[in-house]
Amino acid sequence: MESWIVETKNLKKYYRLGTHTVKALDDVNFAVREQEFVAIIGKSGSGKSTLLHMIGGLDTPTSGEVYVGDKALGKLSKEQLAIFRRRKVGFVFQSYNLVPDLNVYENVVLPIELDGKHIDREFVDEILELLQLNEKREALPNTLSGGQQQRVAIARAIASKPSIILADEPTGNLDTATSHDVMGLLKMVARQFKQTVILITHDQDIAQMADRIVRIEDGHVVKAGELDD
Ligand SMILES: Nc1ncnc2c1ncn2[C@@H]1O[C@H](COP(=O)(O)OP(=O)(O)OP(=O)(O)O)[C@@H](O)[C@H]1O
Repeated sequence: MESWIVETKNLKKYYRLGTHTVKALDDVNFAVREQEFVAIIGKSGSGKSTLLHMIGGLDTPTSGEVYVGDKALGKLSKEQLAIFRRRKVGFVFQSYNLVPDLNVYENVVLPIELDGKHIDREFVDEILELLQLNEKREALPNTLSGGQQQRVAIARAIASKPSIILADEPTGNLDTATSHDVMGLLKMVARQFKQTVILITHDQDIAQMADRIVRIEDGHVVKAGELDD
């Protein structure tokens, strides 16, 4: 039997704009295997971010369900959903979202501290080493390059040992060479720590680095790689 870590069932997200309805997601059935690295591609406005937000429990569907591991997200209370987001999911965004007054190490451990959890220093050191940030532990974000800042954001996402990394255009602000470096490192650390990655990109070259490419058009999954049927 397949072991899915993420599965969406008849997922719909509709927005009402006056008399008009925007079908951001329209009956999406999509599944990701444990430890898979999936790229979601599609034009601007096709529904990529909406899908990622649903999977990460950042937004709720109009109808349908998202399953992550053994959890149906729609069945969780607000508090349970907040815990799910903190412990099971690592988010990486295009805009890094680092705290400017905190150095690299402090940024990386901040979510663990906010969660009141013990910091596994050895693990954090290992991540910083793998992401080639060891020499920058004391540096403030504004002294780092874009690629370095995004590696800090990846380190932060991984540090709380989530099972899934959700990345929304993580290389959107980076040049081509840096994008490839960052993607290579993300792939390597995800594999090392047995994490599943779902990544949005508009860049075909970046998408090619994934195990599987899923294409979204107008709220529909039109190509789900080998899972297409
Ligand atoms: N809060 C909202 N209210 C109304 N419409 C929305 C809202 N959020 C998204 N939409 C609409 O839903 C559709 C899908 O948006 P979404 O952000 O998921 O697309 P996307 O593929 O991620 O686009 P991009 O590549 O530009 O980020 C778009 O038509 C968008 O305008």
